[in-house]
Amino acid sequence: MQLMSSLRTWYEHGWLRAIDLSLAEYIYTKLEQDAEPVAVLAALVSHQLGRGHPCLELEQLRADVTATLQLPPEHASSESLRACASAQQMIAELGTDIWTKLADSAAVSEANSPLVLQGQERLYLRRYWDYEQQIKRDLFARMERHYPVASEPVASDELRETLDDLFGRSGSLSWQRLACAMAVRSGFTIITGGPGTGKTYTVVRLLATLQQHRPSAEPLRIRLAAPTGKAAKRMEDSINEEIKRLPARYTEVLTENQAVTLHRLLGTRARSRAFRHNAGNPLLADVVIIDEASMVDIEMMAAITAALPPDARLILLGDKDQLASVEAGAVLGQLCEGAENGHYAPELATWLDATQSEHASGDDKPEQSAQLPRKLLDEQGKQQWPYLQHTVMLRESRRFKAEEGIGKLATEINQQQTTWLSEWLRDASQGQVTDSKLANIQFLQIRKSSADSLKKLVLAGYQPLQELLQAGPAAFTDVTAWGEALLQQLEQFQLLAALRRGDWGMQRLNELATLWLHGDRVTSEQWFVGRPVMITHNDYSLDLRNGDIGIVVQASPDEPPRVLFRGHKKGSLRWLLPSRLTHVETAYAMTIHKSQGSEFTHTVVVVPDHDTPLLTKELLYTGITRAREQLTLVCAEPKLVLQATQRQIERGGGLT
Ligand SMILES: Nc1ncnc2c1ncn2[C@@H]1O[C@H](COP(=O)(O)OP(=O)(O)OP(=O)(O)O)[C@@H](O)[C@H]1O
Repeated sequence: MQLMSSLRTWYEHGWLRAIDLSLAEYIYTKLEQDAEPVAVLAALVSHQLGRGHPCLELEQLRADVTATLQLPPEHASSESLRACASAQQMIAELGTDIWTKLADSAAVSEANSPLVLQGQERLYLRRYWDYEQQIKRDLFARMERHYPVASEPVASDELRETLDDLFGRSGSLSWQRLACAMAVRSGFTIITGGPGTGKTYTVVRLLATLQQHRPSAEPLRIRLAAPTGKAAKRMEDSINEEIKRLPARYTEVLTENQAVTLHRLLGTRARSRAFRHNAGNPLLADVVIIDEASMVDIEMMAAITAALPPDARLILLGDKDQLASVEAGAVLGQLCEGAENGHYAPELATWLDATQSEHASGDDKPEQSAQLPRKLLDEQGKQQWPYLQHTVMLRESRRFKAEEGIGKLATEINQQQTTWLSEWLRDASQGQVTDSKLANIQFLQIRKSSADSLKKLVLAGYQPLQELLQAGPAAFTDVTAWGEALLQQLEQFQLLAALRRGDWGMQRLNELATLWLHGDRVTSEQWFVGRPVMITHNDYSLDLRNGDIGIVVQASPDEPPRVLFRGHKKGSLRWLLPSRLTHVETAYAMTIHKSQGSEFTHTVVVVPDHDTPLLTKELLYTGITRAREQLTLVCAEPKLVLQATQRQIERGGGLT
């Protein structure tokens, strides 16, 4: 077999991207020895990157070629299956001694070679290897950095008093308080937890603690950021709301803060991947908090860590169980690996225990029940689980009760427990769920995505929006109040599609919703009044971000339609002419990926009618946890929900 020609056939049939083949061609022309097999491996590393993996995991590849590479692709035509060599044939053709040859190849062994081989385990493109090394170096340095307030082996009385003040004196274990105490000790902290577990509540109290115990008279410079504009806005609102609830003496030291996107924090440069802030021009900050950190990819995390001054604290907030970014890497997921089991080193546990409330009797030891459960301690914790010494997983949702509706469904899917799930799917599909605790979750089984019952659901869900549009500004005190009501209504009901394309995908659902709501006089791609839209690329000239949501409105018949968005200042609105917007799509339905960082009162998650490797428990969990009050799961076959629940995303990488 001619390896390079087989690779070209793969590209011609859409099995590889142009960039994967170009890299292989480049390496092929440069190498004098073993050019073909090494070029094939380079193409595969690049192919994996396109699928979100920062490297090619060699053990996995040797164990299961098809599953590792997901080749042939899902929709491969029978013609391409005939024309293309299988992935197994290709790997077999590389020869059994390829791994030794690879280690000696100029493509991996020379300084600045395009590939990096880590042991016999992982093959990287150098750029991604560098990102990983940068992140590890930086986080380890930050984790080792202790601050004046925590320089003593046991917590100071002042710290315990502040925590008592902010969290209340209690004889029982508070994970939130623990997270706060842990974060005081070092320059890097992760606070992870599902929706409503109090990440914001905790981080606000952490900021108050840090301000209270800051080493100098100057207030700490705090920067808040999130991957998307929407997530930044939510973060800003909820942090500032929570600050107002603090006792007055803390609001004196902790004032309101603005949150920005990560791109804005680091400062984008036109036509460049590099940012204005970097190791040579670090951010002016003492504390940087990043929300929705599960969406941060490896390249962005490397840029963040590079741009932080060495003595700044980095605090990541997010739900480790949510989908990772579409770009390569699952940074938060990997750093939090094992967090359920704590793995805290005994000396850390002793310190943390000492920060809990004193015994009510005045004994200066914390109550037994306020101590970290001993089963979460690990003698080897510091060596084997270094990041977990800086990670707290919040375990109790204040928004969803674990045994009720949305919370129950999300937990069962997240923990891949299919017994309860299959019973619920069976009963719900027959309309036989009697448990009132499950009233806020419904299952709608339909054979076709154009089914009448889905149409009824969509018409009812979007009716209040239609009514607001028809009522116009005359029904409100002014046009701004009308605009605000419209934008709030957009958060009330939302269709989320597991896939982008296909009969049950986002695009088709948008076509159907447009047809059902507006008839056939418009199509989902036109600028019709009432069209909800999502920005799909950052537009720096208009200051709009990927993921921003707006709606086409017409305030009066003699004015042209405008697209209404939220402004950056609190309570402000923007009314833009549609012709100024270049990258938008209709947003009656959006993909679950795009919905990350948002919440909707009633969320409808639509699962496709066939199984696909893209259908995973992370995808379902992320979609379901977008629902604030009500969730409808729509699917042709309950068994597809069970299959998705059993499938977990495995992203490689050597961060841990
Ligand atoms: N210990 C607590 N005592 C009282 N109220 C709390 C406590 N922890 C959280 N809350 C409240 O519970 C609600 C959810 O908390 P919060 O918004 O901090 O959660 P979150 O994890 O940040 O949620 P999200 O999923 O939106 O990111 C808020 O109203 C918050 O004030």
